[in-house]
Amino acid sequence: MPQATIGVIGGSGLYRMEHMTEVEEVKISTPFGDPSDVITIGKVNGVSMAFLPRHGRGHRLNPTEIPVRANIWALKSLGVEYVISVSAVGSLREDYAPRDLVIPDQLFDRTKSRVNSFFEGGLVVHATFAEPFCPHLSKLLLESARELKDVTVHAGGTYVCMEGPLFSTKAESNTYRKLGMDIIGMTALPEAKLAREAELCYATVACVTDYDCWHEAEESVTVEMVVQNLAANVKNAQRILQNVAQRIPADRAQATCGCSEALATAIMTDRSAIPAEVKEKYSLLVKKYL
Ligand SMILES: CSC[C@H]1O[C@H](OP(=O)(O)O)[C@H](O)[C@@H]1O
Ligand SMILES: Nc1ncnc2[nH]cnc12
Repeated sequence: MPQATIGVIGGSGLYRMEHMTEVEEVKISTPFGDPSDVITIGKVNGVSMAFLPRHGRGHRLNPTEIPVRANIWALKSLGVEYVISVSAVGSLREDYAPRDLVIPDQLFDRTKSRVNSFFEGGLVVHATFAEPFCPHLSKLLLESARELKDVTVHAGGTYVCMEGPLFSTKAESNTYRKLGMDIIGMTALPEAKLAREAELCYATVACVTDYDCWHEAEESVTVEMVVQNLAANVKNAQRILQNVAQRIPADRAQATCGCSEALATAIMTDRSAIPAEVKEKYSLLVKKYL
C-alpha cells in the first residue's frame, strides 16, 4: 500500500487534486465501513499526499451522511500525520467577504446527528479539545496562504458547525453573530474531533462563499452562489496546498504541537478492563498506550 504523510480532505467544489503526479487510487475498508470515496495518492511538488473528497466524487453524500470515522481511519492507516481540510463556509461578519480565505482557530458545535468518537464498547477516552485546530499546521497554512498576493486571508475565527443540510434561518444566523461566531459550515465536526482522537494534526482552509442569510444588503445563500464563488476559491486552495507541501516537516518530532500525543493521558479505562478484541480493534490508534 502506498503511504503519505499529508492528507487532504476536499470539500464542496474540490473533488480532485490538481498538479498531482505519480497518481495511484486506493480503495480502503475500515472497521467503520468504507470512506467517502477511493483515496488518491501521489506527489505534489515532490511531496507525497493523499487526497479524499469528503462528499465523494459527484458530491453524493450530505454532511450527515459523510462516513467521518472511516475517512479519518483510512488516512491514518496510510501513514498520514497531517490532515488539511478544505471547506466552503458562509461568513457571519462584514469584513470576511465572499472569496476571502480564513484559517479558523475555534469551533462551536451545533450538530445533532453525528457520531463524535471512535471509542466505544469498553474503551473510554477523553481527549483534550480546547484548541480544536492544530496551531502548528494552521500557522504553516497561513504562511502559505499569505504568499498569494491577490487573495485576502484572515487569521483565526470561530467556525460554527451546523447539522444541515438546509441552510440556517435568519434567527439562527443572527444569533450566531451575537454569540461571536465568525463563519458557518456543516463539516468541520466531527472531523476535527476524530482527527484529534487519531492523533493527527488537523487544520482548515475555509473558503468564504456567501454571507449566509443575515446580511440586509446581500442575497441569502444559495447553492448557485456557493458554486460560483467556489470556482475561484478552490483554485486558490490548490495553490496553498502546493505551497504548504514544501513547508510541512517530514518528521513530526519537529512540530511544536501536542497532536501526536493527544491520547497519552486521555485513556480512562483500566487497561486490565479493556477486552482483548477491543484492544485489537483499536490497535491502529492506541497500541502504543496499551
Ligand atoms: C454546497 S454549500 C454547503 C456545503 O458546503 C460545505 O461543505 P464542505 O465543508 O465539505 O466544503 C458545507 O459544510 C456544506 O456541506
Ligand atoms: N452559509 C452557509 N451555511 C452553512 N454551510 C455553508 N457552506 C457554504 N456556505 C454555507
